[in-house]
Amino acid sequence: MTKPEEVRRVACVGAGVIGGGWVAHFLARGYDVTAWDPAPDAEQRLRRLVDAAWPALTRIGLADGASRERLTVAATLEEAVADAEFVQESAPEKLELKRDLLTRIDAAAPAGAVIASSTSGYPMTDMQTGAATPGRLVVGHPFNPPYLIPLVEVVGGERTDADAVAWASRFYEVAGKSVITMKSEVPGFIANRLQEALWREALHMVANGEATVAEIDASITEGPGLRWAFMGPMLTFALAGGEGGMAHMLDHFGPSLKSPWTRLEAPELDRELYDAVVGGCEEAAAGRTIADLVAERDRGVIDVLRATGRLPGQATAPATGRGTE
Ligand SMILES: NC(=O)C1=CN([C@@H]2O[C@H](COP(=O)(O)OP(=O)(O)OC[C@H]3O[C@@H](n4cnc5c(N)ncnc54)[C@H](O)[C@@H]3O)[C@@H](O)[C@H]2O)C=CC1
Ligand SMILES: C[N+](C)(C)CC(=O)CC(=O)[O-]
Repeated sequence: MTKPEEVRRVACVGAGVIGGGWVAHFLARGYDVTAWDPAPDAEQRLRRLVDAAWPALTRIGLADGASRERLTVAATLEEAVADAEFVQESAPEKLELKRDLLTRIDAAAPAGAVIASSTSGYPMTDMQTGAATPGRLVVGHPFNPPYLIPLVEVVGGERTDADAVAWASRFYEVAGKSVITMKSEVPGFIANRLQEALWREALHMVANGEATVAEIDASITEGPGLRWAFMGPMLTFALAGGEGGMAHMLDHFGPSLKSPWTRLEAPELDRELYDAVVGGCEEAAAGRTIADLVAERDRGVIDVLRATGRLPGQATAPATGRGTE
């Protein structure tokens, strides 16, 4: 097995929003990247995505030797992974598809190469059932866009070797990511469970006419979102207790836990709710295209990373409480 620090060749299987984002990230960090995606227009889409991300990546600093010319698009899955030292799978979120694909990747990739899935929520235990060597399969859950958002959640399944989890965590760190290595599998991992709670509540509020799409977005961007860019919800709430910290916060607001402040069951995603959410987002975009919004988001993420000292090469920011070990 290649040491994480010595990896040069990465394969990306599935090259949509996330697979393409991973390709841009690995190219910017100086790796040779081979991608494969079965869609007929996949190569054009992928190169467009990488080209759109490149100015942002150049602005924050490319690794020595980084080049878009180090991208190869393979004609088959087997060719893509044939000499990979690490494989990142980012195919659609369908359990059967992932199971079959990971089985095929495992059969074709060099012995010992670690294979990670970008899944947003499936436990690896459920995806590794067909693989001949399931010990090297891990979840490496990124955040959109993977070329700017540092976090990757790493976790193995019941049949994953502990060494593969440790190897993947180290590899992502070397590749410039911020890693949380989870000790146990939980569907949705950590961040998506938290995001999903917010998302379900937001959908209920739209469905019930309690808040508009614009109000929900403003409630975060003008409110708690400003704090969350550098301080998580736990420490943020500790400050709500003043000098008494979290203990006073719990004594003071603990009883609210019994108040009807959340409905965690997902609402029915019927046509009316679907149209309200899609229509609300179109209104909020106010004529800006998805490409405009991607560029705006990328600028915003870079500004926040810079302002909080977390761009590559900047002094390390204060501890963010990363790691669950
Ligand atoms: N979109 C997001 O914000 C995030 C998505 N993810 C996860 O990343 C994975 C990919 O999601 P997206 O990139 O959003 O989807 P997407 O729909 O943008 O891209 C999926 C790509 O997979 C390709 N594909 C279809 N069948 C395939 C197969 N059998 N083998 C390989 N590729 C195949 C499609 O042609 C497409 O280009 C999913 O597991 C998703 O849960 C993870 C983090 C964030
Ligand atoms: C919407 N999503 C569940 C696919 C989001 C993620 O998995 C992570 C992210 O980028 O927020």
